[in-house]
This record gives sequence, C-alpha cells and structure tokens, in this order.
Amino acid sequence: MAAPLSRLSHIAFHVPAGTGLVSDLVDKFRFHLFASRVTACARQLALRKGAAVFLVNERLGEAPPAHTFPSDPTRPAPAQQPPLGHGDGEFLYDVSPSCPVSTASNVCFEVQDVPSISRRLQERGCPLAIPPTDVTDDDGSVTYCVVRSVVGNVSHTLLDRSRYRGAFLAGFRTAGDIPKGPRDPAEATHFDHITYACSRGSTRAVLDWYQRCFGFQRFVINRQEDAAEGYRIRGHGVGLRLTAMRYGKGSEPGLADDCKFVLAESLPEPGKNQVDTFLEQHGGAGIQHVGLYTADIVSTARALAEAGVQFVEPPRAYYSEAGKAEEIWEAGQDPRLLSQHGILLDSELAGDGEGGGRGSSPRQRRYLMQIFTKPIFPEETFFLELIERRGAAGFGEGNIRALWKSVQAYLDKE
Ligand SMILES: O=C(O)C(=O)Cc1ccc(O)cc1
Repeated sequence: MAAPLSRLSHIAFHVPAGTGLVSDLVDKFRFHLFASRVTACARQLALRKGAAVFLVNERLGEAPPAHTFPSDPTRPAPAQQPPLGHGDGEFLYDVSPSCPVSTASNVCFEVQDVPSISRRLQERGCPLAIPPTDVTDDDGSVTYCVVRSVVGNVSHTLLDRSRYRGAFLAGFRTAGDIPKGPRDPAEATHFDHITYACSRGSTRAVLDWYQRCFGFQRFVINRQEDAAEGYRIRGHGVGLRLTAMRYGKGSEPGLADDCKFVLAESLPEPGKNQVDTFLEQHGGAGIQHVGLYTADIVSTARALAEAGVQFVEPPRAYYSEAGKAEEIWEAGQDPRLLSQHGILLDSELAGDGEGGGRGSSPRQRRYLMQIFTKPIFPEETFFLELIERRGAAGFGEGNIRALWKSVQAYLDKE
C-alpha cells in the first residue's frame, strides 16, 4: 500500500535574506505572521491566510555544512537554541533546495505515522533526505521526515503533530497577532491547487511516482482530455499539456481537503512559452504557481489590488469575445465587474470534467473564476492565483488560453 497523507500542512519557500517576500505576503497578500524561528544562519517565518500556510525560509549569512551545526565551536552560537531533533544544518523541517533563485520547493503534508511511512517510501525505492526525526519543545513534540520528489527541486516533508499543542511546529515561537475584527475582504480559505512546471516528456513518470509513493489518483480536468495524453491545448501560440492528480478521495470543489496537483508540460509550438521560461529561469522543474481558494473573488481581488498586488491583465479582447458577456451573465456574474478587476470566467455544462456533478441538475452550468498575479520574484517563475469555484472542479480552456496570452504579453514586454 502507498503511504497515506492526511492533509496538506504548508508550502515552503526558500529565498535569500531581504528579498521582501515576507513583507509582500503580509502587506500585499494580507497573510498573518504567526510563528517564527531564528538562528544565526536561518530565519523561518510561518504565515497564514485561512487554512493556507506558507513557510518562508531565509538563509542568513554563510551556511555551515549540515554535519557541523550546531555543535561546531568555530561557528557563531545560534541566536535561538535549536531544539532537540534538528535534522538539517540550516532549516528545521526541510532540506536546502539546490536552486540559484528564490523558489517554492516543499509541499509539506501531515501524516499519522512517520516511521511507518518512511519505511514504505524506502521499500518503494525513495531514499529519504531526512530520516524520521523528533523535535521537542515545551509544547510537545513533532516527528517528521523529508523525501525528495521526482519533480525538479520539490521535496515533501511528512510530519505528525498529533503530540504538539503549539501554534505551528516544535522549535517555532508564536509570533504576530491573531487578527480580530470584521471579516477580511481579502479572504482566501485554503490552497486549491499546486501547479508544477514539468520538463518535456516527464508527466507519466511524475504521475507514476506520486501514485506509487502516496497513492495519488489521476483525475480528468476537462472533457476534451485524452486518457493517455492528458489535456492538450494547442494552437494560436499555446502549447500546453495538463494532467491532474489528487491525494484525497476528492470532495465537493471548494473544500480544504481537496488540494489538487496539476502537471504542466510544454508542447512544441512557435513563440515564447511560459512553462519553458519557468524551467529556464528557475533552473529546472518545480512549483510554478499555487491557487488560493476564495469564496468571493471579486472582493479578494479588489482588496489585494488596493494593497499593491499586481495581477496580469487579461487580453484586451477577452470580455468582448463572441458569447463571453452572455456566458458571464448566464453564470450570474456581471461582465463589467469582472473586467474591471481582470477576473476570468470559464463555464462548463454538467458532464464536462469529472468533479462537481454531485447534487447539480443535468443542465446546470458550473463555472470557475480565476485571476493570476505577476511573478512574485525577480525571475519569471512563481506566481499566485485566486480561484473561486462554483461547482467546476477542473480547468477550462478559455481561461488557460487567456492566462497564457496575458503572461506572454507580460513576458514579451520584459
Ligand atoms: O489554470 C490553472 O490554474 C492551471 O493550473 C492550468 C495552467 C497551468 C500552467 C500554465 O502555464 C497555465 C495554466
């Protein structure tokens, strides 16, 4: 049996110190800092928005080799004593990704039994980057291990925090204020999906690895999808193969236990290509973007834009394309409002894709709305997305083409 995952815990970034990611997440994306760990060589900050948690790992100064820290007397003493069970030289609960640029490189899952999962992974030929390790502080203990995936620099930390009472993980201190007051207009509730930019021809191996190791199941994201080839979108400058998988059973779209994984591979087409641009500038495959779920995309997009988040602009013709305004009205939305904020809408009739059919009448329109930020690092690599699903579990061709064109326009300008 593959190793069962209970739920997504957080997604970790690795960035050089002083990149401004933490201040952007707090000031622009309205995440709340809630836990921190600082040593002489690393700063680790945990930020939350609803159930979506990012851990930002910043390397401070020169890093000691893993095996000499923390006992090497020639190294400066850590500012905050690392707790027992320190697995890696710099970053607790993670390995340093070999990546020359800022990157989102760890998707961390909660599991029930780390030692038994570690054994199963090793039996399946997956060597562990960090073997089962206990970390203890005054609030209890956490057990974790780290496995490197077959996608570029992506690792997975698997952790059990059932014996931990603190705000985040053992070794971290509580930081920041719990937000009070009225509902946040910039609300987002959880991670909807994580999209990997994969190298050409690697999709099958990635699917097989996640299925073998963690029991992920492929799911169909669009009716036009081919069982063997995935969902191919080609022509008019777009060349993309999408394939999706999930680790849970799949629930109603919009629930927090339903984070999906999307594999994006480029197909040969003339012109610049956002997946290949990512691979080039990131130095290999990795997490290209993360979709943050919101129940009210218009308010969230408005509040984030007012706070300084930069979104890519949809192609000028998007809202005036034949039938687009009608499609938006039929979905119960206002095309003027969506165009004002640059939000894309794609609808499907029941029967398209695989998800969302439960409880909907046979001709009911299901749809999703999306908006994409510009890359958040200096390179054209990682970006964030806001997504609101109204019954649609997959991804529509219209939005993907529009996103592709807007990103291309943005890349061409750079
Ligand atoms: O629409 C989404 O959020 C996807 O995840 C599909 C996708 C994946 C990669 C791209 O470069 C563009 C679109």
